[in-house]
Amino acid sequence: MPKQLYALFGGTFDPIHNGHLLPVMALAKEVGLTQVNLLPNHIPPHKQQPDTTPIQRVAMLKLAIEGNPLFTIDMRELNRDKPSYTIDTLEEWRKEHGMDVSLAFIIGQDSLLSLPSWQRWRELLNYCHLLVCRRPGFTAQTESPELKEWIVQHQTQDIALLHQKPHGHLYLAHTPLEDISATEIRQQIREQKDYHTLLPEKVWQYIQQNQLYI
Ligand SMILES: Nc1ncnc2c1ncn2[C@@H]1O[C@H](COP(=O)(O)OP(=O)(O)OP(=O)(O)O)[C@@H](O)[C@H]1O
Ligand SMILES: O=C(O)c1ccc[n+]([C@@H]2O[C@H](COP(=O)([O-])O)[C@@H](O)[C@H]2O)c1
Repeated sequence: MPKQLYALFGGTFDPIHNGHLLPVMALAKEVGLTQVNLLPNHIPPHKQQPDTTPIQRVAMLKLAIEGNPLFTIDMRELNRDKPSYTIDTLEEWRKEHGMDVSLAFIIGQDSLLSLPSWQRWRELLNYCHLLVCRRPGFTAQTESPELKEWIVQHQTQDIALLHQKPHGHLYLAHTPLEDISATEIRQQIREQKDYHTLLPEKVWQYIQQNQLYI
């Protein structure tokens, strides 16, 4: 029985969509995750404030994961009134769970490329592994020499290692490509286009009922 690998999946989720859910469900199978904690941020460090309130974003998360035991929600960033730096969250998580259990933080490939602009980014692997989902339009090929070198230093393809070691590795997953973004969904809504295949039906209904993003 491999050691449990805890997983956090951070995002703005404005709104949550199938480009979040389908790759992460595939990742869970690929790597052997039994639970993924969705971590909605409060003040995204690198983007505009969300169009919707935290309450609305969490309501959509709850509807998206209804009946899917893989997912739970971690509210800690919403309870902090400052930019949601991942390093702060990981430090707090480790204070609660200790340094011995294995923890993964899940990101998409676009986030991997932006990593050198994250707060104390080189320290992230002192607290977690990073699991990277594929995303159309992005690869792990980077122009940044420092990121390139860092990827070579930390990358592993050994899934067992992710369970055995508590933190320290980067894993580039083989997850399916889903060409969906929250930006595109918000745009489709403004243009009154049909977007209901891009997210779970119940999230679509919630957006319609509450007239979000118009
Ligand atoms: N289609 C996708 N495929 C793989 N990863 C994704 C996809 N969409 C989002 N992600 C990843 O999910 C995490 C949270 O993303 P976020 O909530 O910002 O969604 P987004 O669609 O990128 O939003 P926006 O379009 O508003 O920038 C990020 O690490 C991002 O890389
Ligand atoms: O810590 C940082 O500096 C940092 C910079 C950009 C993004 N993040 C986190 O990365 C996750 C995905 O971010 P985003 O902007 O794509 O929704 C989310 O949990 C953010 O809080 C974190």
